[in-house]
Amino acid sequence: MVKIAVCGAAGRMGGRIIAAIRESEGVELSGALERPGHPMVGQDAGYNAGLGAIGVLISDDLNATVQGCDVLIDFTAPKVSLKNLEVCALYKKSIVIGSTGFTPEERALAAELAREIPVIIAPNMSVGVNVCFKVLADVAKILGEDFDVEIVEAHHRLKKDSPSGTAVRMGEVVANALGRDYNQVANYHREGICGERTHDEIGMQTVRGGDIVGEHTVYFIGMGERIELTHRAHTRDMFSRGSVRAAKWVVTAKPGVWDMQDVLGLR
Ligand SMILES: NC(=O)C1=CN([C@@H]2O[C@H](COP(=O)(O)OP(=O)(O)OC[C@H]3O[C@@H](n4cnc5c(N)ncnc54)[C@H](O)[C@@H]3O)[C@@H](O)[C@H]2O)C=CC1
Ligand SMILES: O=C(O)C1=N[C@H](C(=O)O)C[C@H](O)C1
Repeated sequence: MVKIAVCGAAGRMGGRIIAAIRESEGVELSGALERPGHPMVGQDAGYNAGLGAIGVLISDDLNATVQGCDVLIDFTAPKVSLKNLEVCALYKKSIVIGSTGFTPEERALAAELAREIPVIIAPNMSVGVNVCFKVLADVAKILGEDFDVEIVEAHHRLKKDSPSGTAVRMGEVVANALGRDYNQVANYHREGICGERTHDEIGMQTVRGGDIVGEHTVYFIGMGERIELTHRAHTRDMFSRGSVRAAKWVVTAKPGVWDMQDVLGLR
């Protein structure tokens, strides 16, 4: 039985992950974490999951919660996730990180902290998006230099980071397939007389509003035709099911940073 603790337990994802753990075989919820001072600290973790009382109280004691689990699932924010990773490394526990918005420097620090424990960091835990990552590389390679690439993502009004981690990963996959450096060719901002589009750039556009769960479209735009690859999330439950699948996988993985392509065997 894999003991899973959830960090961000009062959040939109935290509640769904707790529900997914309760529905899954071979795993149990060993703990639930929230930030110190959060009003749900001390409350039963089942309430945010729509389960009623399940006998696991939300705690703000990171060290004790990590020591009591085999793997921590963390859907919070980059700086919080890095602290959680540090504590998991201290106690030799695995961690699954779903948080997005990491800077390149933070991603490098995560890799450093992951030297001695198995870590999964994935901007999107759904099977569908990870299949998109896989096919995007092939589509970009086949279409080559004659198609301009633009990415548009849409999320709910409460999302704090932009563009989404999924959109950034899509841009990285396409840029790599075309032999480009994403950090050099990503164009996040077009305003005023901004000049003609350069050949190599990848436009990154963001829509925020309402309760959109998560939508991503990659446009391959040629002269006379275009291809659009779109993924639409209907609920958060495929993210939460993916995170539990990742937690069961990572506890027997070798140390280092892995992602959902490894969990799903898509490499
Ligand atoms: N990888 C994936 O498949 C997905 C990733 N995400 C990402 O997950 C993150 C969280 O998303 P949501 O759940 O929608 O956000 P949210 O804001 O609803 O939940 C985040 C939770 O973390 C808690 N938190 C903040 N600091 C903390 C600390 N020091 N210790 C413990 N808990 C702390 C907050 O109080 C909040 O309850 C975002 O970065 C989002 O982009 C969201 C959905 C899917
Ligand atoms: O904040 C969200 O909600 C989501 N964030 C992730 C991202 O930034 O890619 C994954 C998903 O799109 C939902």
